[in-house]
Amino acid sequence: MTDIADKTIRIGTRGSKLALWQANAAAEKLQAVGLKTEIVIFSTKGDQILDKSLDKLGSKGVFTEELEIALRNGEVEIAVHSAKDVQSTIPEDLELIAFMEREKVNDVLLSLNPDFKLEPGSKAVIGTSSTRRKALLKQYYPDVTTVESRGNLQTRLRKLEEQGMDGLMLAFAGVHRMEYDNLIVYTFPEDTFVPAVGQGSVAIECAKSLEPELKAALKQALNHAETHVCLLAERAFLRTMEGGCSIPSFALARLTKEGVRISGGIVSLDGKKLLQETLEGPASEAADLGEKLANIILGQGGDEILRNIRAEREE
Ligand SMILES: NCc1[nH]cc(CCC(=O)O)c1CC(=O)O
Repeated sequence: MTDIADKTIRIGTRGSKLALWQANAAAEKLQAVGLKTEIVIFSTKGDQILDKSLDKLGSKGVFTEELEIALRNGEVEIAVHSAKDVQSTIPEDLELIAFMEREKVNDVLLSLNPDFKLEPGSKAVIGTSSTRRKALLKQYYPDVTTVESRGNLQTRLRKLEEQGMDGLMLAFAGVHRMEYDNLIVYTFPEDTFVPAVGQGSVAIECAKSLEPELKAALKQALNHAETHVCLLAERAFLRTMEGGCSIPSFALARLTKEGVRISGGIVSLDGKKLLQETLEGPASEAADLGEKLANIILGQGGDEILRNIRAEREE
């Protein structure tokens, strides 16, 4: 390598513990191939406004906008995001160059009571800020009450006791990275509680104008090919559904012997209507498969569920 090795890769990230963990994971991968790194912290709208639920903040890049501005201004070479937090369509002048190897994708239940069990018919009070988790809980555990819970994991855990909740429903990935595995009392199955698009993976974004040799070196060091194929399928699904993080849609792709399989759908906010389908196809057509799945779901009444959600939000 010529001058690339001498360059310091500035990594833009949010300042939360989870974000920093992810930025450090990227930095380590880059250092392993001999690149120098520097972590630069930015605060996003999603970090600053904690008293509103995410669906009221609007779905457009609440966790990414400030980082994207830094990419444009050349303040950082790459931005590191939870793949789940990245809008389905990113601005024209930016691109996602890598998806890092995915962590276990499931949602989990955390409780301060190690013996807590989520039984059928449970009247438990569970904290979550995700419309998907709330709606899926209503579908599979209609007697559970959900309570809004936002902020970083440390804050949420403090509020768990204060607000009389039995548990918190979160992504395993974040819980594991913050080393709270010991509080996990239940792992939700991925075929019923299908995760949000991108859950468990870390996305790397850069300006399209970044030097091609550097871009190639970054991609080589950071991208995980299998995860990338799966995320192409899931993100095409999300784009076609036109759902941001505030819409209770979900999709999970996995590589199979034949190619790629994606399972996904949408659930109404009250949990009563659940649409879910699974498709399989060649890995080279991952994005088409995701799009096809979304169109099937929209055609089965997913479009109506989306319209109802939007109408409810207008009120
Ligand atoms: N929207 C918040 C968010 N973004 C990424 C993660 C965890 C890591 C991941 O899902 O990849 C979380 C917390 C959660 O959903 O529990």
